Amino acid sequence: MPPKRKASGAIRGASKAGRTSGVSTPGAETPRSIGSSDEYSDQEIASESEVENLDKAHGKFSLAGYQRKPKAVGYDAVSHLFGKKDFSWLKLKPDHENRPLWIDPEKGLIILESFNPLAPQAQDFLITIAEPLSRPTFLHEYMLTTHSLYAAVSVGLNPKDIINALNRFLKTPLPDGVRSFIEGCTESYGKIKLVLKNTKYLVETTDPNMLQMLLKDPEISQFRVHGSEGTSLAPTMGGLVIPGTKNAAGVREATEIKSGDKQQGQEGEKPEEGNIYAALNEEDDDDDKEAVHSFEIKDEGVETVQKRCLELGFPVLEEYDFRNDEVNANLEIDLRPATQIRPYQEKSLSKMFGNGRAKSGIIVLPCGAGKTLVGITAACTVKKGIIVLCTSSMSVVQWRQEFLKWSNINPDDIAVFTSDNKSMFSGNTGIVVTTYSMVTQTRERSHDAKKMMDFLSGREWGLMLLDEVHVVPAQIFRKVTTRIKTHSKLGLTATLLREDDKISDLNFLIGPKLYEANWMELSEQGHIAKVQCAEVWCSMPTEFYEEYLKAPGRKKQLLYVMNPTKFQACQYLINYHESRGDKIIVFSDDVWALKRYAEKLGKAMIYGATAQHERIRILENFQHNPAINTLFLSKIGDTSLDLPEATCLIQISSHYGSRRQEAQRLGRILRAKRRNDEGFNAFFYSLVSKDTQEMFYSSKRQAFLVDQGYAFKVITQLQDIDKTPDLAFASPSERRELLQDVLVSQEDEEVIDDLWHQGSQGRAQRRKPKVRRTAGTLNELSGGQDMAYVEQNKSMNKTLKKNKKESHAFFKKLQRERDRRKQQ
Ligand SMILES: Nc1ncnc2c1ncn2[C@@H]1O[C@H](COP(=O)(O)OP(=O)(O)OP(=O)(O)O)[C@@H](O)[C@H]1O
Repeated sequence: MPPKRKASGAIRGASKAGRTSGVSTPGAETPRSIGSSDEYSDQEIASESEVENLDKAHGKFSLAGYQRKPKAVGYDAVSHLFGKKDFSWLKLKPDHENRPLWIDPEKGLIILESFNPLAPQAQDFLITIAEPLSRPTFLHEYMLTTHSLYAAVSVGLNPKDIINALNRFLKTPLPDGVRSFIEGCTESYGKIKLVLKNTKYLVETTDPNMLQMLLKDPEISQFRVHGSEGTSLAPTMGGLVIPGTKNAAGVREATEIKSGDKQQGQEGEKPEEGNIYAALNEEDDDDDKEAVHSFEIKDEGVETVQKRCLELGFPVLEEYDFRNDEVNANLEIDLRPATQIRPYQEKSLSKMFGNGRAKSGIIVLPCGAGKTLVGITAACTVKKGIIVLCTSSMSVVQWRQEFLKWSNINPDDIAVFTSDNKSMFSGNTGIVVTTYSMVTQTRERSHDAKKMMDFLSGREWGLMLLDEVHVVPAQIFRKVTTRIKTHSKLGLTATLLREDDKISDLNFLIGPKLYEANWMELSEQGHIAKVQCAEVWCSMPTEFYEEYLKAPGRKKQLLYVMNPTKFQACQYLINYHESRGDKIIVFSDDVWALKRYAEKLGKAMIYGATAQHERIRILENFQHNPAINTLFLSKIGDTSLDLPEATCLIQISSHYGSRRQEAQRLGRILRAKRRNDEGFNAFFYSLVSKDTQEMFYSSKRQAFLVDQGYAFKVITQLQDIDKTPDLAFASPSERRELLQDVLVSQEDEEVIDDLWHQGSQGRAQRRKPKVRRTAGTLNELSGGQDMAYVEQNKSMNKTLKKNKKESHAFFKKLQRERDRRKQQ
């Protein structure tokens, strides 16, 4: 029986779903304080229509103007605990238990009960209309934003579809404020478009009043090119099938949502797909007849105009009608017939090509989930000139190879532009793969490089693929987008995170987030590996801790990284996982520590100063040589390393509280080849010195992964660690020596590899350590015996070098293949 009272329960303080249980279990069973049931009336409860104040410019609801009536809080024993988050005045629907969604009426925050039978459908819908914030096991959080609603509109949903579907899944009626927000946002989308025609940027609108408003706006008009105003007819649109899929882009998604909606209205009646598709196209056809008014803006004004339009509440739509582009030559490219893109790849692309045109934006997929193939499929859909920007010349080579692997592109039509290679494609259009630094460098260019750059900036490109968008500074994107004229941009990343909060800049520079995959779902489906995460707490010996307390910043850091207990934990875990047949990567940001660890444990290492040929040799050994199972890597291994053999990761030092780095590092084992073996798990350990700053950073670092549903176990004791053979720093004298060594290490020694420097391998190779370490350890100074040990162990990299001559037939074959490729 439905409960009688008006406000029977709602979301209370559930903002960190999954980590705290903040959701009340409303309904008749909820215990209530005596006498509370009749203490409030309709007038006393804040009306839903009061929650109307929206801050469209930021895509959020504003609290301003919202006054909760005092008596609404405290009607039962627990309400007061939830303070402003007590939304118990929202009425629950009688069958609320069958519905999976809660909503925060003030912020547009939606919470999904992932255990509800309707959760899969609701989740598909939410991915279409809202941005995922956190998706741990039981409760997922999504946020309605202007950008997410814009993406929903562009796959063919109208405000009515969104409101009806949301109403269907919600446990409470849809608050009026949220309804107005959806209507307000979705109706203003698409009113203004930014279009590139003959290398000129045009602002287009079908509404003459809107045109006047834009022309009169002082911020916009300063970038207007006078005398460029014109009127034309909008082009025709129609169904588009993305290569590697069977469905017209976006149609399936929109259809599912609309059909669900229809089912709600007429129980048992199956929707007819054809009709819905026809309805979508009908709407498109109506569009086609409209006149389009336009004016040109200067190249340097693009970002300001976009920002200003968003402030005015009319986000600019950047769309490329590539199928009607008769100015730019078509590119002969298709996916190879055997290529099948995965459902989540298809979903992400349908967000981009939802209405038959290419929208600019960012697709977020976990590491190893196949972003490259998503980019290639987008290129095969657009079939115009494509420019790919990568972070390193190694990635440039990989992208070219992937294009050749997955598509039928003629090798002559795909050129690379790096410091050592400036090839040009042969036909009148093609693909160019290059690095961000090649395009944006300001230094004097060589004749060839200048010629190539003039070529790149002097023509129109159909699509720009931007790899690893999260690492590139915003000003680099600004330079890229002003130098290279492209109709559409697709950014690819695993972690749309920046600690400097500059991520929203990408909305203007590239476009909104179009799709973000669910990591847990992909690992359940076997597309990425399942990972067990653990934080190992390593206590610090007293003498280390005393020094730690009084040491300055950098030394503090070195002390907690070089904590001998941590070293022993690392040794123990390496032994344990090597004996299980795992391949292990040990990460350290701190190069000083990296070298000491690797040398003492006799393992191979790669860091910024490791020459390219040596890197390749070590990586090959790690992958194929059963004797080399552990590899120490500095920050340069955080991204772009394809090591599907790796199954275990140990982190001994990291970059403060960087959530992005944590996720990127985890990504190194998500591609584990053995991921589909029965019962297989990859392992991710973070070694943390107890009671130091590292503990604070560590929990901050984990926030993103926790939001993706990963649970970190805390290990305080490693079983039988003291029985480890040759356990390092087991005696007090060894620990004392280590401490002295850390204390006398020089402050300005090369410490951390700069990732951006590694962006160009060429530069990284030439870069020398800033200062060579001159001071010895106390041991060395006193002619210490450990020196011989260090020298002997330092040579694991050298051992691999020596072994090169007696290479296994497999490596010889690899080498021959590489040589052959180079000659091509
Ligand atoms: N649809 C598909 N069918 C078969 N294999 C695929 C498909 N999509 C991706 N893969 C494979 O998955 C692996 C990972 O792909 P890719 O290197 O593009 O991942 P990524 O998302 O770019 O990872 P990272 O962020 O770590 O660079 C590759 O070996 C790729 O060939």
